[in-house]
Amino acid sequence: MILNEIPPPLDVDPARRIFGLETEFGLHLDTGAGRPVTPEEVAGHLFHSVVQWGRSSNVFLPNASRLYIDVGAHPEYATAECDTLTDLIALDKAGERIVHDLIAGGEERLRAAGVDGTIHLYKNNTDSAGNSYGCHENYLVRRRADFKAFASALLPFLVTRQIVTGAGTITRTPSGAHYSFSPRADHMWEGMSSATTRSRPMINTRDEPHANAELYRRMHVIVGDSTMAEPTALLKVGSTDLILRLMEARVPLPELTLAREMQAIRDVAHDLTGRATVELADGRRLTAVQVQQTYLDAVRAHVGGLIERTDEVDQILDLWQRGIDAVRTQDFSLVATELDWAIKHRLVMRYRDRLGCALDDARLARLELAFHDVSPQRGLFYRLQNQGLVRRIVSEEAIEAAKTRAPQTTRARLRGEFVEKALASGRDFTVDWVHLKIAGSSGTTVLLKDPFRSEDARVDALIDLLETV
Ligand SMILES: Nc1ncnc2c1ncn2[C@@H]1O[C@H](COP(=O)(O)OP(=O)(O)OP(=O)(O)O)[C@@H](O)[C@H]1O
Ligand SMILES: [Mg+2]
Repeated sequence: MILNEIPPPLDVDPARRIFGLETEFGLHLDTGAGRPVTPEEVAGHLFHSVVQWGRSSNVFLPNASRLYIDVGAHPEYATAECDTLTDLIALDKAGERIVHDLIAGGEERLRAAGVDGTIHLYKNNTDSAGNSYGCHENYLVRRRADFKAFASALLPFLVTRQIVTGAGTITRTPSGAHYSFSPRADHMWEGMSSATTRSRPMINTRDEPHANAELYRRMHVIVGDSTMAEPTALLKVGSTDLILRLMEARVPLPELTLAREMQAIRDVAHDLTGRATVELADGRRLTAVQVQQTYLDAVRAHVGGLIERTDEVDQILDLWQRGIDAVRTQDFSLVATELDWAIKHRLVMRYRDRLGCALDDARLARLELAFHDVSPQRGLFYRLQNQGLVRRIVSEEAIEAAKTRAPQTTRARLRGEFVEKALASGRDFTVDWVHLKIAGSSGTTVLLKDPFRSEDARVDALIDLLETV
């Protein structure tokens, strides 16, 4: 199929990739007696200030990221395009603070509407009613004729990576509760599909690259858990990127096709011992530990060659190995300051022992929820992090700066500058991932098809136009 293969553009290093993370937040209003309030009403009050300056509850921010209310009254924040993992983590963390900063105004509006309450935003994946919402990862890949086969080759990796990058959760069953690796695993229904809400695939194959469609595709991974700890995000996106690099270079990966992906993702999630096996299409049975170790070894074999060795790559490989070892040896302390499932496991088990209760105790459910509270003061995760009990990857300064500053090395820089200047000008404008437009006049739309390009004379001209009346 060589005729269908479109070569990568010459001016882009094949190791360079665009990443984006979308996070849906759980929204909850704590209120005493009073009139009932729908989640939609709470979300409306929360976004009041956004609508004031952005004239919509679906906006692009000066940091070039997108903020909107998704179906089910979930606030969603989608980071702008990043080409480094540290930019991505800082921008993702900035998003938590941006949504958290809306709370005070939202509560005030609610009080004015006769409702006294406290708004909580949770960076988690399930609510008490059993709904699941996601954290989606976006990876730019070079377009290829065999995209479906390419994407499905990633599934054994995605099914098993939860033993290192899962968020961990207390799972309640009719016969009691147990701790499992991933809250999201039980909510997946198929491997791949182009629909998100109806079918809940692990990879969404809708062909919407937000870029030059002749050259690129966007790999839209929707099976991951939302992560709190910065090293967990580094490992989640970093390990997936390394696997994609091998696949894009057509390095043959070990044959690990699963016989039944949906069975496997659940079995892996519910087995903290790491000893349960999954069946492969060729009839073999392997543990998730073995599958992940096979992938890690495959990556290692190319570090220093195809994969340039950097401090960051070393950090990813080291944490990946310790995560696998923690499950294999059952010594969770190996990663208890870095990986979400292990950080939360330690916290939950300590409280269980102190309270002398069973895992299904409602107090532990509240503890788990509080772990995901994005509030830097109230959130239990942040209390641990503030006490130095969680390793950091990015600085406080970088996160604070990312609230208002776009990544400078991708298309995001152009969007960020345009949004900032357009807001200052008071002119009507519209923006999406590939367009910048001054409303109401002709010839004032710029199409940005190359997400790697951070400089563009057309955007400078468009910004100049903002100043002219
Ligand atoms: N060319 C690209 N390659 C990879 N990621 C991209 C590219 N362009 C944009 N992104 C990222 O994709 C994400 C898109 O977020 P958005 O919430 O708009 O998702 P969507 O899948 O397009 O739509 P929706 O969530 O409404 O279904 C952002 O994080 C953004 O940074
Ligand atoms: Mg989205």
